[in-house]
Amino acid sequence: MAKRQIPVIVLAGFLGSGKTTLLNHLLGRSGGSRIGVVVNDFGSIEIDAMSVAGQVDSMVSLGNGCLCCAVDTSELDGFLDRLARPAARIDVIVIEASGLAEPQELIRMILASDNTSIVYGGLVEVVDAAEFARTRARHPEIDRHLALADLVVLNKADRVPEDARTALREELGRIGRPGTPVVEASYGRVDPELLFDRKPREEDTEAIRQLSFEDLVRDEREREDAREHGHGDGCSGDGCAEGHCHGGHLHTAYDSVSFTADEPMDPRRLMDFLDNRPDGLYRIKGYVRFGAAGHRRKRYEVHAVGDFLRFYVTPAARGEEEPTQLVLIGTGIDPDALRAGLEACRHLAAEDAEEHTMWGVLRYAQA
Ligand SMILES: Nc1nc2c(ncn2[C@@H]2O[C@H](COP(=O)(O)OP(=O)(O)OP(=O)(O)O)[C@@H](O)[C@H]2O)c(=O)[nH]1
Repeated sequence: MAKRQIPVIVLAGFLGSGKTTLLNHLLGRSGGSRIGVVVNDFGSIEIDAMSVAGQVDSMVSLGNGCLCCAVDTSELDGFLDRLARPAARIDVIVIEASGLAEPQELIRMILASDNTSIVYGGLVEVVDAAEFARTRARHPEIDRHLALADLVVLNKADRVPEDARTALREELGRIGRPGTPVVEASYGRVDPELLFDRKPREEDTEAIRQLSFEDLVRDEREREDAREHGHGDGCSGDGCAEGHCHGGHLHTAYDSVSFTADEPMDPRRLMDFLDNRPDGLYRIKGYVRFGAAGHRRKRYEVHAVGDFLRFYVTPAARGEEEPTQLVLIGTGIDPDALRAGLEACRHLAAEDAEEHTMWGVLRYAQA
């Protein structure tokens, strides 16, 4: 009997379109299928990897940089090899491309792989229904990505009225290859069967779970320890605007700023910073720690996409105070000024740490 190859699906879409949300949905609805995940973050803090990490123990992260810029493919090949090991019993591999990656580069790399256990499984292009017109005006190359897609997910359907969604679906249908399905979704809730054959859930998932993921993770850590941090030939997140990238890539014009702080952030100053963010600052993601009474052990996950701003509030993992980690991505932005703006939000005055200082944040918060 011919060996069954593991499909490798590329999940692409512009910054903030909802790729991580969709991926988490798939992981939660995978039935008995085992999904191996590769996350390709943009920016030196692996926010996407962290947002998926709680859901999956088979994840490997490409870390700091843009996969599409990697000069050789060995890094991706290495990750795919590990996930495709028979002992891992992975049924499908999903690569979440950074929001600025060129899907055709990723597809080319998968097709060029000499690993016979894997097969290219298609491109899923996630589109933000509320931002599509603006994104396309600024990035006409989105058309090229849509033309490569095997499935287009018109995400954030909840943010757009029905007639506008119908018009968008028609437009996407015209841009894509004839016959490419366009499905609407809110919060990435698509039927996983659209992407892969879902196995029924096995009775004893625990036994399977223990089989090899630990090995994979350990394997990964050992390799991490063994090699220098960073990407070598690829570009680093913060460095993408420094000219390492090939011409014509979506992200050549983009800067990213990474910011970390151990002390809590001042909620009012941070809201002031966010309310006055420059136009070109298209995407902010990460986690914020506040020091106000009653909020210290909460995790504020922040997302800004265009004009949209939201904090998702959950108890901090392990109930501990966690550092603030933010990645800001934009075009025509002044990274130094943004960094200075965030630096000024570090909370130094203890008397400010009263509950009411959080009101501005809570206007955008969702539990
Ligand atoms: N209203 C609404 N918000 C959504 C939907 N899907 C995702 N979001 C929100 O949009 C923001 C970005 O979602 P992500 O899943 O992080 O997007 P992404 O494509 O992974 O982002 P990048 O990693 O920056 O490219 C988050 O605040 C999500 O909660 C949706 O269908 N409707």
